[in-house]
Amino acid sequence: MLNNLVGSTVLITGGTGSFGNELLQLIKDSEVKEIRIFSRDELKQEHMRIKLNNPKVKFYIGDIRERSSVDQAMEGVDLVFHAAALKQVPSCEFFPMQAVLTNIVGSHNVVESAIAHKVKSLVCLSTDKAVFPVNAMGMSKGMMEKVATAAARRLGPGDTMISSVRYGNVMYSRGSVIPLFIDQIKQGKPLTVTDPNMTRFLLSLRSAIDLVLFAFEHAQQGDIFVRKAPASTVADLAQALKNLFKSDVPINIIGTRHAEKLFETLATAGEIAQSEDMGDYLRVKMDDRDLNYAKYFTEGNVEENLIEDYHSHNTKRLTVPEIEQLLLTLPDVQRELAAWQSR
Ligand SMILES: O=c1ccn([C@@H]2O[C@H](COP(=O)(O)OP(=O)(O)O[C@H]3O[C@H](CO)[C@H](O)[C@H](O)[C@H]3O)[C@@H](O)[C@H]2O)c(=O)[nH]1
Repeated sequence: MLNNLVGSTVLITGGTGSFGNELLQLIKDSEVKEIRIFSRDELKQEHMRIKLNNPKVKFYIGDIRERSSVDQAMEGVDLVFHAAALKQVPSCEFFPMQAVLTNIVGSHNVVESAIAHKVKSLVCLSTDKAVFPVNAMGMSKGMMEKVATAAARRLGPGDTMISSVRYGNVMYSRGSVIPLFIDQIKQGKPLTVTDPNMTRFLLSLRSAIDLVLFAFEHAQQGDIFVRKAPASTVADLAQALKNLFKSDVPINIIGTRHAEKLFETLATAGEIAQSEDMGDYLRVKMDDRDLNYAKYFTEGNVEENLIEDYHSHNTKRLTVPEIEQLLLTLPDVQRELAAWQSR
């Protein structure tokens, strides 16, 4: 996969986040020509610059909301991974217009700038929360996908290849439930489970990166790539962590939080009907019908009626031992466990 990067200049928007850092680790020693990290936070950039000490990696301060700062970083770029976003559900709930400005207007700036600068390929990072969204974060990411697809629809051969990727919860990501439960176990506190039956797709950060690289390699205009993944209930996840840490802390049911769903959907029946199964991945082809409304109303898709959405309640459900195995593959969990065992 990395062969496709030989001699290329790569731009990662939101490059100082966990996704950017992990992608950078993977590609920095490839034959890539230059990697540009674009973000708002000068302190995070400074830390990365010192830690990496790699002349191939260049840093750009800017905000995707401001087109001119994006344009400056886009000059001479071959490939863009668009990871900059507001992705915390609660903050987007309270400041929805901020989600509009970053996730929708900002993404539009990235898309238009990439096209104007004749970038070869742009991959936009989305989330399962963008499908049947109930919160402002998911709604704005869903709109980002629409903005990307609408641009793709008007492009032709030789233009920027625009695609999006969707994945579920990244295990051990900052502020998420796994590090929270581990902290609670370490402090001997009860585990705060919202709804024991709530399910989430689980995947590692590395699998998310593989998906993005897969999209870059296989994308046709306007595609949305979905990474298939197993899921677990929150109760089973809590139990698996208790088992690994040999803890007997109780479980408190605290109830569903603001704007969250019982399960998440990665692909709708309609999308599955126009998708290609690529093993671990699903390629949802662009809906290229034109603005001919008669067609929408007189020509439906009967196949769609027979298909189910792909969601975290009907994907492979991990058992508690399987969750333990998956958790043990994560370097962060290995580290936490080693520290806990040697205390
Ligand atoms: O104290 C808690 C916290 C969470 N959960 C449950 O654990 C699951 C995962 O929760 P996370 O907070 O780890 O993940 P979310 O699915 O809620 O969404 C997370 O991932 C999103 C990105 O997709 C956003 O970054 C969001 O802010 C972040 O919380 C959910 O069923 C949630 O209800 C608990 O049971 N107890």
